[in-house]
Amino acid sequence: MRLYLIGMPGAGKTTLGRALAAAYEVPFRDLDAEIVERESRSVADIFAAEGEAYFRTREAAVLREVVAELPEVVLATGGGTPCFHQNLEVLLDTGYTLYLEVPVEELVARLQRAAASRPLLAAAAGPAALEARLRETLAARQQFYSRAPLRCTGSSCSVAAVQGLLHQYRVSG
Ligand SMILES: Nc1ncnc2c1ncn2[C@@H]1O[C@H](COP(=O)(O)OP(=O)(O)O)[C@@H](O)[C@H]1O
Ligand SMILES: O=C(O)C1=C[C@@H](OP(=O)(O)O)[C@@H](O)[C@H](O)C1
Ligand SMILES: [Mg+2]
Repeated sequence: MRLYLIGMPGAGKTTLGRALAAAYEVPFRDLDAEIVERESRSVADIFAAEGEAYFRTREAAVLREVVAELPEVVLATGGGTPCFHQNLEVLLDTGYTLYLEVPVEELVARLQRAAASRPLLAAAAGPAALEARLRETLAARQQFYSRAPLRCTGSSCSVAAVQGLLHQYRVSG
């Protein structure tokens, strides 16, 4: 089984992904961490030195590497992953894709401390600017996120809830 988590920065892809991998006893990978390892520098440093286009090219290549390497995996993608280079098609064709839908207000609360390490949000000074940036980003990405066949919303995104969703989806085909 491959399970892919998609959604906005702060949605909990990395946190929930790690817990789901433990529950299913399959390897966990975080796409950002895979890129960081290959590049030997942080996501913020890659953005600063090379720009977003370079990061997206690396992200697309590393996604395909991880998929080819691992028939069983829970993969936490980056927030932008499904929106570039036909990555969403790769996800939809090779595993179960779950959209973690979390209200923007909650994302703001979670990201206020963590925005600095997320280059696309780092420029947003203060909660109001961060919220505006997140709303704008979500509006552009909704068309991609909403194509995921599985979705959990807000506080219902627990390991048990996702296990239930996935079981139901597999049984009903
Ligand atoms: N279900 C949750 N409830 C509250 N805080 C959470 C939850 N999931 C993640 N967080 C917190 O939100 C921040 C972003 O989580 P993370 O898993 O890195 O999200 P993502 O990988 O989607 O950007 C972290 O500080 C994490 O501890
Ligand atoms: O939303 C985005 O475009 C990005 C989200 C980040 O991952 P998280 O969603 O785990 O923060 C990371 O891939 C990069 O900073 C770009
Ligand atoms: Mg993450």
